[in-house]
This record gives sequence, structure tokens and C-alpha cells, in this order.
Amino acid sequence: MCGECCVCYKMSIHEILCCVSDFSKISNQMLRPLVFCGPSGSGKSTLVKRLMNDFPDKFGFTVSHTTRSPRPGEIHGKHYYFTDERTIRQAIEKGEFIEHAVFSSNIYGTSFEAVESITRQGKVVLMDIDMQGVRQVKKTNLNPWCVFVQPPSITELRKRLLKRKTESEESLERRIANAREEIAFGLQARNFDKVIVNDNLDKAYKELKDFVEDKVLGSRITLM
Ligand SMILES: Nc1ncnc2c1ncn2[C@@H]1O[C@H](COP(=O)(O)OP(=O)(O)OP(=O)(O)O)[C@@H](O)[C@H]1O
Repeated sequence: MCGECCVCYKMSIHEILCCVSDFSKISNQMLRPLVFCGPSGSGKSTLVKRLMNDFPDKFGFTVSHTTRSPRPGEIHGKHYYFTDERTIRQAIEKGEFIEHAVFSSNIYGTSFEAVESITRQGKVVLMDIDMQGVRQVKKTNLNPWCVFVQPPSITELRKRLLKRKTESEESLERRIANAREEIAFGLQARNFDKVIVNDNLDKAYKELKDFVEDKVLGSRITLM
């Protein structure tokens, strides 16, 4: 801001914008990341995909690091940064990660660099993280909007995971066991800004879109 900004409250919006030498940079800093959390199979990726289709220029999805093996078709740098345990642990120790979590015996994490590369493009950062990650992100100064995607029931969650055909019997059971704890966390007051029950996909997506248009993209103008 310029040296006269102590009187900004008396200025018109136009004048305020004119006195900010690098408004786009400051405006981008004001964009709060949008964090998705929910049990595996609750539909986070499905909802995020629709959101990205509807708002192709507004969001950038952070690419997480993981020590798990790539699934068929997954591309390094696009779906995940595939890494090994020693490398990621060293980077975490150096403070290069915003959040990390161990899930199904693998480490997952989001690096500061992954977030910054999205912000540099002037986009809202999208993150898909588990509840340990949500706790960690909330401790940073990123001030995220947090959305919890809730499955309609454990029975339906199991059906969807079976139908997706990505899990072994063992990993399916682990995911279901985690889901119970995650749902309790999701429904705990104040953990999330929005809880979406993903029963009917169109209805769930409409709820998400309304929230995004109203709060997340609306938050761009909080500077004024
Ligand atoms: N409302 C819905 N009704 C029926 N099936 C759904 C619905 N939403 C998502 N699905 C299906 O459920 C499966 C799990 O969804 P998705 O992969 O989006 O979950 P996820 O939360 O991203 O899981 P993960 O955390 O394991 O990546 C997918 O096959 C998806 O097509």
C-alpha cells in the first residue's frame, strides 16, 4: 500500500485500487484455499472434477506427494509426486511440507511449493486431504475454507469403493474403518465451514457450487 493508505477508508474503490501498486499480488494472497476432506470413496474427486470443469480458470489442484505406488494410469507430477519414505521424511523435517499424514501405511503430504505454484497463477488452491492434514493446515496462516464430504452411509460407501475396483480386500477394510472416525471428525462442530452429504451427486454438487460461488470466490473481494 502507498504511504497514504491510512486514509483508505475514506477513498472510493477505484482510488483504493489505484493506490495499490501490485493489486493482483495482494488480491491473490487474499484468496483462501479450498480444502476437501472426507472418507475415501465419499466422492471428493468426483465433486472436485465437476468444479474444475465448471471453473477451469479459477482453481488449481495441488499435487500431493505420496509414498504409495502409482495406480494404473496415474502420472507423476499430475496425479501425485511419487516419492520414497526417506526422501519425504527429510523434506518434512526441513519444513518443506504444509501437512502430511500416514494413511494405509503410506505417507501423503502437500508441500509449500505445490501451493505456491498455484497461487502464483492467481488461482484458488484446492486441496484434498485427510483429517490429520486439515488439523495441520488450520494451524498455518492459509486460513482455508474447509468442506467435508460425507457419504450417505457406511454401507453405501463400501458399495462405491467395491464398484470403483481400486482396493484390495485389506485396503477396503482399512478405509471403511477410518471412515467411521473421519465422519465423527467431520460432524464435530466448527471443524468444517460446510458439510455436504453426497447421496445424490447432482444435489451434492449444487450445494458445493453454491458455497463456492457465495463464499470461496466471493471472498476475493474481502479486500475492498
Ligand atoms: N453421489 C454418488 N452416487 C454414486 N456414486 C458416487 C457418487 N459420488 C461418487 N460416486 C462414485 O463413488 C466412487 C468414489 O468416488 P471418488 O473416487 O470421487 O471418492 P474420493 O472421496 O475421491 O475417494 P479417495 O479419497 O479414495 O480418492 C467413484 O467410483 C465415484 O464415481
